[in-house]
Amino acid sequence: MRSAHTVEQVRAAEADLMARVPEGTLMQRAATGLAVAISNFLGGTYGARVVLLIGSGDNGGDALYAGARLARRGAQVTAVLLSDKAHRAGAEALRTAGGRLVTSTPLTGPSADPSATADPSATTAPTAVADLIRSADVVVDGIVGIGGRPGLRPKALAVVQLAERFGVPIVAVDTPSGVDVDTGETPEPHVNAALTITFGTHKICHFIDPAATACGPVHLIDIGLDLPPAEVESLQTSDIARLYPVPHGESDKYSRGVLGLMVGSTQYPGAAVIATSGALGGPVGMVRYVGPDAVAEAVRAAHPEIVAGEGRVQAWAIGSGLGDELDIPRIRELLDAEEPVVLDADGLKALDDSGDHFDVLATPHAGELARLLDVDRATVEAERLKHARLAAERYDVTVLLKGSTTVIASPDGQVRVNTNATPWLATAGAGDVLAGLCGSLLAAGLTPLDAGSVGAYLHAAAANLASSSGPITAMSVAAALPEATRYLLGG
Ligand SMILES: NC(=O)C1=CN([C@@H]2O[C@H](COP(=O)(O)OP(=O)(O)OC[C@H]3O[C@@H](n4cnc5c(N)ncnc54)[C@H](O)[C@@H]3O)[C@@H](O)[C@H]2O)[C@@H](O)CC1
Ligand SMILES: Nc1ncnc2c1ncn2[C@@H]1O[C@H](COP(=O)(O)OP(=O)(O)O)[C@@H](O)[C@H]1O
Ligand SMILES: [K+]
Repeated sequence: MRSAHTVEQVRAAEADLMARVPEGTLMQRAATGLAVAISNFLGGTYGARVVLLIGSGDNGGDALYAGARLARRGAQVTAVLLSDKAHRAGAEALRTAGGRLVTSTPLTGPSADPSATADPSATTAPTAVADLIRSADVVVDGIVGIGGRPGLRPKALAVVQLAERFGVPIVAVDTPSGVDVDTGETPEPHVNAALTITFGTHKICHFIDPAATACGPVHLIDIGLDLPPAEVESLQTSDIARLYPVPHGESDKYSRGVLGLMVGSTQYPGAAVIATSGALGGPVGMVRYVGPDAVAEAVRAAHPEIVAGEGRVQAWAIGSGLGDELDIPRIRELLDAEEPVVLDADGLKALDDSGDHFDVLATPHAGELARLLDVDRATVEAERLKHARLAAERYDVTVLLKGSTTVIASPDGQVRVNTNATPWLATAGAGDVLAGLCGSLLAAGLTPLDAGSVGAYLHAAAANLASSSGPITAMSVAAALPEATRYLLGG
């Protein structure tokens, strides 16, 4: 399990550890890891041209000390000081190691900081910031970390835009500057990193879009923090193996779980076929299809394994592709019954905020969640964690908000995020596969939170396997589920 903690939790853990170790230890641990990661990113250190963007706090301190280490190993390191309060000892360490320090104004380019530079010639012949950035192999973002508010100040924005314009990769220290660290929101301009090196634990912005995309891959350096339970978690391969309901010697098709599927319609028969494929690619022992005869025939033609018509089930998946054939009173009956339910797409219209629905897993995309909360879609997309939590609380259901990063929020406040999907998964019917798969996991006995998070992980893993960086169809994702599962279970 990967964990993401809030800034407040990180600060408390840091204070606790700092009281027990010599001053500066944590920053040295962070800077050492950062220097190694930058060197690995560059594929070597000697002769590499490294530009550090330095703000006013300890984030800049990390970058300066890492820069000093790189300079000692032969890199040409220049720090652009964006604030006159840059970390003094870090700046001194860089200067001593042979690095250069310059100050910057957005329009006139840099001028050497006479109090900080080791190179007196730099005062008389400053290189323009643009030239510095253009010829850099990497730009290191030490503007702000967990102390930052969203947005970049004009000087920082100008330099970051130069790096973007010249296509120079940016490695972010702890967090890409400008994002909202505790929510993953990006209301203001921010750094888009090629790689983010973080310390102690992940932060929420590393997991939740749009900020997660701005982080690029995230590499975690252990600095020895002792942390409380996380606000947000993200399952890893070992968690899938731990949580997946693997059958055993005594299992039969009923004990493995029977799923009822109330999906698809004469308007959208394909949704029924696709959701059934997703369900059969999961752990369930049997699938019962409930719907119009013509649709049941289409499902049976694709999947002779299914049983058509009602009967005992351990869970329901309801809603994908129901279109106009939505029977809201019947769906409400099933929501109130004791079997857990995955509620998808059109079925979400049956949700009301009166009942106790703790065993329901609702699987909206941003547009559907926006309708449930009576806000617009762009608002949900910009503030994904907030709105997933809000809906979980208001409707007393576990909410799985689909998207490039999928957020699963349970009504008791637990949140999991799936970050391993490929954008190729944004294809018609992919949501139907997920609904069937999550239903399968619920029927096999997982809680809505586990079913949603294991389902999202397997769905994305199957998509990656089917895609290999090329186009996929929903059916090819479903078809890849058994192989992806086998791989993740270590088979
Ligand atoms: N907390 C920890 O466990 C550790 C923190 N370390 C580093 O320290 C960082 C936190 O340092 P600080 O608390 O000094 O804070 P930052 O360096 O993140 O920010 C410094 C200051 O920048 C100003 N600021 C805020 N928003 C801004 C914006 N949008 N544009 C420009 N300036 C802005 C504020 O005055 C803020 O206090 C971490 O991100 C990490 O890089 C590491 O040295 C190791 C351990
Ligand atoms: N940019 C993206 N990157 C990765 N996965 C995505 C992206 N956009 C959407 N997805 C995933 O693709 C699936 C699309 O589901 P959905 O929106 O319900 O489509 P449909 O209704 O056509 O089935 C979801 O699992 C979602 O998380
Ligand atoms: K940063």
